[in-house]
Amino acid sequence: MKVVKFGGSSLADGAQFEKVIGIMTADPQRQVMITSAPGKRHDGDIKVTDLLIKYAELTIKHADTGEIFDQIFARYQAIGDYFNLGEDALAPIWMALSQLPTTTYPDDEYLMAAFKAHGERLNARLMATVMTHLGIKARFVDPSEAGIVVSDDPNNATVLPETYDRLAQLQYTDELLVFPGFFGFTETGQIATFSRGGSDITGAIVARGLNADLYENFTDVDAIYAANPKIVDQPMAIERMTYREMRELSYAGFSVFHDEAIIPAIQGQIPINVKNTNRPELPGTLIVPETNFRPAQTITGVASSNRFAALYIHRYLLNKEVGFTLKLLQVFKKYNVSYEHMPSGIDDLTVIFDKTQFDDETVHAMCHDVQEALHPDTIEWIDDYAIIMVVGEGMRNKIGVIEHIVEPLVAHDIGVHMINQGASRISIMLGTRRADADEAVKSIYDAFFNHQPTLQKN
Ligand SMILES: Nc1ncnc2c1ncn2[C@@H]1O[C@H](COP(=O)(O)OP(=O)(O)O)[C@@H](O)[C@H]1O
Ligand SMILES: N[C@@H](CC(=O)OP(=O)(O)O)C(=O)O
Repeated sequence: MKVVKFGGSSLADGAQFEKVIGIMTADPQRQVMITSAPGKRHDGDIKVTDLLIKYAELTIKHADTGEIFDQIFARYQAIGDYFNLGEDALAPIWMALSQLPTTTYPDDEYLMAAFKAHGERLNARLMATVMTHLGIKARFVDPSEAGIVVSDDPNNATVLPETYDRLAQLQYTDELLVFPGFFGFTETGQIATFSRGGSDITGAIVARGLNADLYENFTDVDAIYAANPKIVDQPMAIERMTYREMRELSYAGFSVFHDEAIIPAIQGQIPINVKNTNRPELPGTLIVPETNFRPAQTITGVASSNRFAALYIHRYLLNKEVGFTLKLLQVFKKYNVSYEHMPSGIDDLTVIFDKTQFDDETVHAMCHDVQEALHPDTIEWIDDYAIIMVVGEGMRNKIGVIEHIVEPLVAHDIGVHMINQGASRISIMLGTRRADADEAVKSIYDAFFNHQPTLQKN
């Protein structure tokens, strides 16, 4: 049995719905489907999730929501019209959207989560309705029925383990099951969403819970490429890669697959196949366990992400001081922030954060507290920070990889603030200025894929 997730671009309009239905019905093993909300139909278009966020914000401000409501409903109506669904079929969608502002929520964060989740919830309902209308046996499954239980973080939830026992009890026969992606219910029955792009996570959870043979993830590119195709022109497609390669690359910028979605797949040892809805005949990229994996080249991919900021701290004899890092961590705890990495030298350390968790005020107050607690000689907040991640199972035990990564950066005058080799030895992380990130990716890609280096084993 295969669990199949379709991204927002694959469900953006009626014509895309038709392709998706064709894909689902072409293979009897494709029994379970996960939908995203309708995504962008063309460059410059707005995803339904973003329209719903606007709808929620206007509701919170008690501002007029008429226009945004019409814009959202029109997206579903256009899909309904494509399949000649009558008004009655669209009425539940209209009703659900209009009831969102009058429902009671514990707070505005939960209000936001519930609004956002309806992008996928209503799209899954619509997909089941369209399929039934076309004579295909299909059923909408709400996460409340399936038992997808998540943590109490309304807009950044994580799945709770009991979900898997509940999913295992789900009854299904010859009908196609249509699940909405992106959200679950907390133990107290509130809707909470995963982080953005989180329908991939639902797909992986359902694939693990139902013990699928394969998790197919359909998107708008032929494969996962060795570099973001928006940065490198026609990069090489990756045929096979390991779970941990994918986790590192998606964490560091390969937005094609959510980094947290790898975890349930690893736990269930379910292979993932990323494929193109517009060219389903192509093999796409297969993501598999590490066992018996033979890397095709030294590096598998190079990613970059701008979502980081760094705190640089310098103080002589920092290495001799007991409790220095503990005091630092206490400050982070006070502000409820997590850090991503903490590379250190003899007298200095850099703490790298996901900057999406900060506003300017928090940064200011937190730096002030660090100053008070640690009296560093130098403290600097680097907002202009990017991380480049070079990843490959083939890098293990090879001599000269770091030199080969750094050489093209030097040649392009790109400064490297930090280098960190992961303990797994399949990744090297570099910190650069944000303005240099794309050039860094291009030059590293070029060095490894256009001028294949000969590296020795150590
Ligand atoms: N290394 C990569 N390989 C393929 N696509 C990538 C890569 N890095 C970033 N992307 C981007 O990811 C996009 C697909 O992800 P996303 O927009 O989330 O799709 P979906 O709507 O199907 O969920 C591609 O259109 C591409 O621009
Ligand atoms: N619709 C949600 C969740 C999601 O996964 O979407 P997509 O499959 O279009 O990346 C978002 O935009 O974040």
